[in-house]
Amino acid sequence: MGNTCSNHLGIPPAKGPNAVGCTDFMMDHTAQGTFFRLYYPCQETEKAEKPDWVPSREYFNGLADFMKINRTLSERIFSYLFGPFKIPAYLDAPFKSSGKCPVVIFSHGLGAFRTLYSAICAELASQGFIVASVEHRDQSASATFYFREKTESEKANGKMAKTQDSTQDDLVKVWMYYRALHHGESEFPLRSKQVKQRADECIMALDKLTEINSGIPAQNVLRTQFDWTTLENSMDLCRIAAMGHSFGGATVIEALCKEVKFKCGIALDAWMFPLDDETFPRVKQPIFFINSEKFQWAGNISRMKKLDSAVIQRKMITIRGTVHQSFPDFTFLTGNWIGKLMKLKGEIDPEVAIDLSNKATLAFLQRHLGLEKNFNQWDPLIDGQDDNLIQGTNITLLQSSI
Ligand SMILES: CCN(CC)CCN(C[C@]12C[C@](c3ccc(C(F)(F)F)cc3)(C1)C2)C(=O)Cn1c(SCc2ccc(F)cc2)nc(=O)c2c1C=CC2
Repeated sequence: MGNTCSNHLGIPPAKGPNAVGCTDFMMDHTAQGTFFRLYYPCQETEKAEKPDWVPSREYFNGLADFMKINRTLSERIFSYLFGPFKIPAYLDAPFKSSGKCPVVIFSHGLGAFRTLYSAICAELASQGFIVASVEHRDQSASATFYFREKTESEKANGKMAKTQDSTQDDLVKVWMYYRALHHGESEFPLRSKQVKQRADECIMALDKLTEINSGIPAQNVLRTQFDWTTLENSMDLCRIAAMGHSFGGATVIEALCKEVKFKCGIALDAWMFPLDDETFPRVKQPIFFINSEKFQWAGNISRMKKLDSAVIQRKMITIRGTVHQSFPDFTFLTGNWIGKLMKLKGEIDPEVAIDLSNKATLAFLQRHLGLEKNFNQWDPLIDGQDDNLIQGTNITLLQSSI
């Protein structure tokens, strides 16, 4: 689809010195494998094109399920509203090796999927990071897919009609959709199980990148034009962070607890509900909570505060005029009215908000990954020193507990 949307809307281009490439990786083909979109610094190439923001229509169907709205109607609306948007990155562009890149593993929120945080992931890649935005198979994503082996009969009659969905002769694509809470089902057991699976999937993605970095050939199930051997020795595996939005923020904390290779975590509007209380004392790494103004309530904030520590750096800022959806890409893709109506936009200009969040993130990553860049110029943002920032939270726990 050509980019038919008016050019005042769209995902803002990354600001860093590197052009950004992106590609998809899945291995192995089952739902137990790892699946992520990789964003990385790429060579300037005019021939590569930018991929569609939403990779296939099934994601819109899943989004409709998540939003509890009718599929056919909404799929047409979403396709019309959001179909033509492009990601600010070049599909399968050649990797630009410039020393070892620090690594970020990104975890999406409930009802989201791997491509919806491209403004954040592309910005990090433009600043020299390799970012793997995982797509979770815990049924918290709007939709995701994997493959199964063809049965003998399918193989037999497969000889005639080549199904368009099988990337290889003997695999068939299977879609997994968002699993809503069943009526009367208690939420915690489901979310607790999901957050553990999500953390394992982030660790698996890191393990896969580690293999690729050591030159072990990557058997990517998805037939992409990207040459994974160019990533050999490209990653600095002492400089790894976890990052995520909402349910993905809880996933960050669970992942830090399970895997010490994650040197620090950045949680964007973390949803703390899925976490067990005994996880908190077991997390030893620095954590940066970047919160929106509206997604704040006593129970959630008080659980973040359980991670306060005198010896491990734990920081929290609130961005004025932001809402929960100020972090995913949707916030850039509708006009002001629709955006505010659908709670996709807050009062603040979405680009100003994401720029503050990204700069504060880069400063925190420099501090705790020991980077030798100039991101420390944004250190004051970590302590909320900006007109659009509040240090800590904007609610007093007493007031909001009423
Ligand atoms: C009634 C549905 N009910 C489900 C439990 C609540 C639905 N909901 C509020 C929504 C997401 C909303 C949204 C999206 C997308 C459009 C669109 F039109 F732009 F597509 C519009 C309107 C509907 C705002 C949330 O769940 C908020 N939320 C999220 S939203 C992450 C997300 C999902 C889909 C996206 F496309 C982009 C981002 N991630 C979390 O981890 C958590 C929560 C709450 C607690 C934990």
